[in-house]
Amino acid sequence: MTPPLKVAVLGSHGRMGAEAVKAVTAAEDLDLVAALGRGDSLQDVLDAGATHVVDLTVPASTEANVRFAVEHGLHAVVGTTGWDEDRRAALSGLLAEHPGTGVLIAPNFALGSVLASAFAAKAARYFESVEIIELHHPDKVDAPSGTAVRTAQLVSAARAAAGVPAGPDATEQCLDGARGADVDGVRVHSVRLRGLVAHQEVLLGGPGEQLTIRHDSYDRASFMPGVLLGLRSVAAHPGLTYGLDGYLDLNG
Ligand SMILES: NC(=O)C1=CN([C@@H]2O[C@H](COP(=O)(O)OP(=O)(O)OC[C@H]3O[C@@H](n4cnc5c(N)ncnc54)[C@H](OP(=O)(O)O)[C@@H]3O)[C@@H](O)[C@H]2O)C=CC1
Ligand SMILES: O=C(O)C1=N[C@H](C(=O)O)C[C@H](O)C1
Repeated sequence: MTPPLKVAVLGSHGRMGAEAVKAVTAAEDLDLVAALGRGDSLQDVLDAGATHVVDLTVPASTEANVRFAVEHGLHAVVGTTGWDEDRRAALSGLLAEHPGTGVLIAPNFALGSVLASAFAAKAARYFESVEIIELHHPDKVDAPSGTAVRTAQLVSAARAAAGVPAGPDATEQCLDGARGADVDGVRVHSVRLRGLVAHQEVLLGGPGEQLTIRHDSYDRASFMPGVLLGLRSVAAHPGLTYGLDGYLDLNG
């Protein structure tokens, strides 16, 4: 029998980290060897003999955590937001120096969310207008969500590849923020509301019709199958994978 993967969870006292600790502990093929919160030393990860790290911390600390993992040859599964293009490029450079090491940065681990973003990208070329509304709990520190940014990037790339022009918008004057954030030419609107967990709607409009692609995470348990899939797959995918769709066959 293959020995269990030795997993360290970073951010283990947080909303996602605590759920990941439960999921890793319950998985027979995974062994939770370390669970770190803010202030704990990353050396604990090495001392515990971890081979895999899950980062569910905050945008300010995730880059240093992942760089530490890669520099020590540990595979990393990252759910934390804040991985813009510059950070991803720098990480790819570091990974080139550690060719056997894999990192997955997953803006969203929920399989339904990954599918919803892929469906939106597929539909985007057929509609004049596309806008995104993401809705989250009010304790979230970043906006727009990483998922919305990723979805906008996929939608924008699909429209550009099909030669679809920017959606019509006659707005000449508005209050700051009224039209949301512009992410690669796609408008993204962020709602923060007590009672919500993580939700997103992609609105696609054409003459006389609208298609809405909506995904809801009602519970953080929704993210755990993706975290476990990431842990089980990351070593077989050296280098940087951006998006859990990199490990799925969405064309099948
Ligand atoms: N990819 C996905 O599917 C999902 C991604 N996320 C993302 O995951 C991240 C975490 O979300 P969430 O759990 O809700 O946030 P929380 O604020 O609940 O958890 C973050 C935790 O990380 C801790 N922390 C901060 N710095 C460090 C550090 N250097 N080392 C170890 N722990 C640290 C914090 O401690 P302290 O409280 O003391 O600051 C806190 O306990 C966010 O970026 C969020 O957007 C969330 C859900 C799903
Ligand atoms: O902070 C959250 O809660 C979430 N963060 C991720 C994001 O920013 O997209 C994933 C999910 O939306 C929940």
